[in-house]
Amino acid sequence: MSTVGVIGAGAWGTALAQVAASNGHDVRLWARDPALVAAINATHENAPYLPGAALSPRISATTDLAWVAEAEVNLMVTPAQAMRSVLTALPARAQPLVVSSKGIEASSHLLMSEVAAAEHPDSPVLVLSGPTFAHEVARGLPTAVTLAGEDTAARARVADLIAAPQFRPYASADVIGAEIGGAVKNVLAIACGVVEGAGLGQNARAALIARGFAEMTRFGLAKGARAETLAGLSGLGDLVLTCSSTASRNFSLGAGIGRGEPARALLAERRTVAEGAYTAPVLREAAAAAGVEMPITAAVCALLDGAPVRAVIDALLARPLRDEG
Ligand SMILES: NC(=O)c1ccc[n+]([C@@H]2O[C@H](COP(=O)([O-])OP(=O)(O)OC[C@H]3O[C@@H](n4cnc5c(N)ncnc54)[C@H](O)[C@@H]3O)[C@@H](O)[C@H]2O)c1
Ligand SMILES: O=P(O)(O)OC[C@H](O)CO
Repeated sequence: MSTVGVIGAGAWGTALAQVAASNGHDVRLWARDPALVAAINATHENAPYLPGAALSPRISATTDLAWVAEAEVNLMVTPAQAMRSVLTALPARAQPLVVSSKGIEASSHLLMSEVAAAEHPDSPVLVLSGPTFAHEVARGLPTAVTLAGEDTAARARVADLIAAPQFRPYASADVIGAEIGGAVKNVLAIACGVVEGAGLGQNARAALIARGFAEMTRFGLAKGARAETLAGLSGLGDLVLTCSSTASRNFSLGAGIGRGEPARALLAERRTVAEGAYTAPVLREAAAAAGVEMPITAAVCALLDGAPVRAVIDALLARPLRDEG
């Protein structure tokens, strides 16, 4: 049995810790908040972020990043905008880093795997992404993910550590594609939430998923992603999940905006991260730089900036007719 490090003790980091612990590994779960660490170790529950999940006693929470860095593999699960600062503080070792967060760094437009490679050039960097509500994974419900990495030995080792009948990693060499799917779907999930909140109906939501997928594909291909990755678990699969359920933080944020609640207030009252709100403006800039049209992303940005819902929807619907392909 091995020691697995998980860096970031929100809902997803905690669920991934449970996956590794259920496979018999000792798990070191890093959080920056000493009170959260003490509570997890005392109660074997992460009540603020993953309430109701009984955690394995093999999971030891800690604030000691150097102790976690000694693990055979480290899963990186902080909010995307905090990823670089945590990676900078993480002692450099050559063990694999598995990026499990979904977002794009605002200051650099870099994907999380690119940030990890820049901060830890000696570590193989992998990406774990897919349709994965943390509370379902923690309950042991069947889940499949993309595990992307160019280092096939590291990828096989990580798969071996986390795979279980109810948690199936599918291998891919397309790191960029796996990341772009996860980052872009969060923005599109906000848009689908708006459709729900504004009462625009199921037809509109299906249209948005399909046109959103076209948008994700245009951007992904321009950045070097493979089409089959975008159509797989980490792209279309995750898009469908998060555009279909109020269990998605991004979808529920959009639903509030669609009901007319101010985005700024909705974000201020949240404890948990809705990555799409931070990804949207970065994605709009990155798409413009790549010469890619992303009208749904631009609409989400406008709504996050406080534009009236009706006006934004009317502007989207008034765009000139065009070929579907
Ligand atoms: N929740 C899910 O179902 C899920 C599934 C797949 C991927 N993800 C992704 O995983 C990442 C983490 O999401 P989550 O759901 O675990 O988040 P969360 O909202 O449940 O918790 C966020 C955690 O990050 C911590 N945090 C906040 N700012 C920090 C900082 N500056 N430095 C270090 N830690 C900080 C918080 O204290 C908290 O423990 C996101 O990118 C998300 O998109 C989430
Ligand atoms: O709750 P969300 O919207 O952050 O989505 C969680 C996961 O990314 C779903 O795969």
